[in-house]
Amino acid sequence: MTTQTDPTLPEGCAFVIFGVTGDLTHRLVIPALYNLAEANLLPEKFCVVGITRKEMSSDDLRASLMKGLHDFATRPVDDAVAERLLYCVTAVSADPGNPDSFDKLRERLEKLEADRATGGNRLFYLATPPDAFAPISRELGRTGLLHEDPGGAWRRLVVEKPFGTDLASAKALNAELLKIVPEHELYRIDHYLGKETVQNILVLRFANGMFEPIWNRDHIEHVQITVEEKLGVAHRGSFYDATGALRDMVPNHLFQLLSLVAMEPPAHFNAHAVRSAKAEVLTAIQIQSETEALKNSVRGQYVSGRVGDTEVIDYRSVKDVDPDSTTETYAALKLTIDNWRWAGVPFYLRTGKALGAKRTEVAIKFKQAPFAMFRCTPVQELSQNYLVIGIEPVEGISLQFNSKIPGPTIAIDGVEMTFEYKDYFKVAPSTGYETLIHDCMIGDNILFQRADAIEAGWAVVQPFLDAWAKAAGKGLQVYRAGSPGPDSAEALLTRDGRNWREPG
Ligand SMILES: NC(=O)C1=CN([C@@H]2O[C@H](COP(=O)(O)OP(=O)(O)OC[C@H]3O[C@@H](n4cnc5c(N)ncnc54)[C@H](OP(=O)(O)O)[C@@H]3O)[C@@H](O)[C@H]2O)C=CC1
Ligand SMILES: O=C1O[C@H](COP(=O)(O)O)[C@@H](O)[C@H](O)[C@H]1O
Repeated sequence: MTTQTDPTLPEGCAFVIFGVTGDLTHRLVIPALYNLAEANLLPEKFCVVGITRKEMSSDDLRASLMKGLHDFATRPVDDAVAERLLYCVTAVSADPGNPDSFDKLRERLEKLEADRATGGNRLFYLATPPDAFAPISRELGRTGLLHEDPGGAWRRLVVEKPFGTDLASAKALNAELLKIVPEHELYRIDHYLGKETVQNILVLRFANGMFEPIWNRDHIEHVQITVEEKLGVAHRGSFYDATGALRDMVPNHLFQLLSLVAMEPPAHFNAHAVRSAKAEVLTAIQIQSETEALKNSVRGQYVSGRVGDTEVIDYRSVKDVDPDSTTETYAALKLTIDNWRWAGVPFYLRTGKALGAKRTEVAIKFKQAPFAMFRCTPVQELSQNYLVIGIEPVEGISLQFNSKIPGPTIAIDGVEMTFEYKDYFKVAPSTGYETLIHDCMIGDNILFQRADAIEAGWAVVQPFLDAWAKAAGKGLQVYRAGSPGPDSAEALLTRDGRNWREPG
């Protein structure tokens, strides 16, 4: 999200992709670069260096990326733009297990940089499985490829998710990477921050005067963060079974939403101020004991069912999933934030796979009117006041309040006022990676995660991971694919006299 008024054209650079033959590169990175090229937001002096451990010609790589672009582009592909982009691509073989190959990579890169006059600016994008992040970075450090340039060219490292699998591994990865590259040149991606609707939370809260006075414990009763998916685990059995819903979604995506909703207003719209405010609120989340974590959480695993028209098999029958797996495909948590703004306001989070609907939203529930003089409806029966920030599939904001039903007598009903992006803004569909990649190239890390925020997030999640690991299968609920999730997720709120918000 560029902090300037006009989009900034990045300086010339080499865009080096590790994992260029993989799914992410084909599905998201190249289509995003294409959309940037089409919008004239790529530098003129530019090259893409695609790293693979295989032997591959540049022509074969370009053909594969062109096919990926046609398969995954978000807009009709203009072949002239695509060819211009792919003309910049060179395949280079390098394997972190083979140091010689990185020495050769250095030579190849320096030659390409000279040919394309990129000025020595380098962006290394780690689009590989996470266990390769540290080995590749070490080689980049050893060969000096990532070193600060005495001539002033920049060197940046972009790291995909997941960033660690628990608090200890996230700390270890941070420590390892920060030996090689300074924090301000390290871009830890969370694709939720690429979503317009997520970026808009900052604008909603801080570009409007009317929300801040009521954005606190005096007026907000509780907050719900929901990320429901219809998709099951499909072909990702091996990754998912070792990961689970909590690790996969909560310390990253759901905590991005939570921190944007709950942070204090930063004094400046820059990376330092915004990321400090986000980290601060994450460190204010109460760290629960394992006993509290068990009491304040629900986990579930789906069994076969029907999601829309699709038959979904048992999670335990998915390829590469342990047939006795106790990995959760659904997680719900109750968290509290120990600061003056949020004391006593619970934050309920839920996320799951193979559910009946795709829905990502933040619902802010305001306190009831203290007294309603209307005899027709007791105050507890008035419709609840929610401000709902819709991330997907509804992209917009809605406000639910009570209104008089037209007629000679007083009768009240809940109504909804909705803003949807599609009604106001005509924008070409994007992958969600364009802003993130553009920001890496212009050196703006406002939309990237900082080490302290990542570690604060894992610290909150750790007692849940530990308690669930010790409980093994005990307490794991079963839910049918296509259902709203395990029944006990409802109980997490009803025991507090609350309910999950359901649309409509
Ligand atoms: N796919 C997606 O939609 C998304 C993926 N991500 C993240 O992006 C990253 C890449 O995901 P994805 O593309 O799906 O993964 P893939 O399994 O498709 O792997 C990407 C590529 O990485 C290379 N690779 C694999 N292991 C190593 C290794 N040990 N050292 C160096 N290179 C290696 C392989 O290329 P080769 O054999 O040619 O060297 C492979 O094609 C992951 O961290 C993932 O979590 C994030 C969001 C979405
Ligand atoms: O990172 C991930 O996110 C997706 C959900 O992303 P969304 O943008 O569709 O909400 C999830 O399916 C996947 O398991 C996870 O790794």
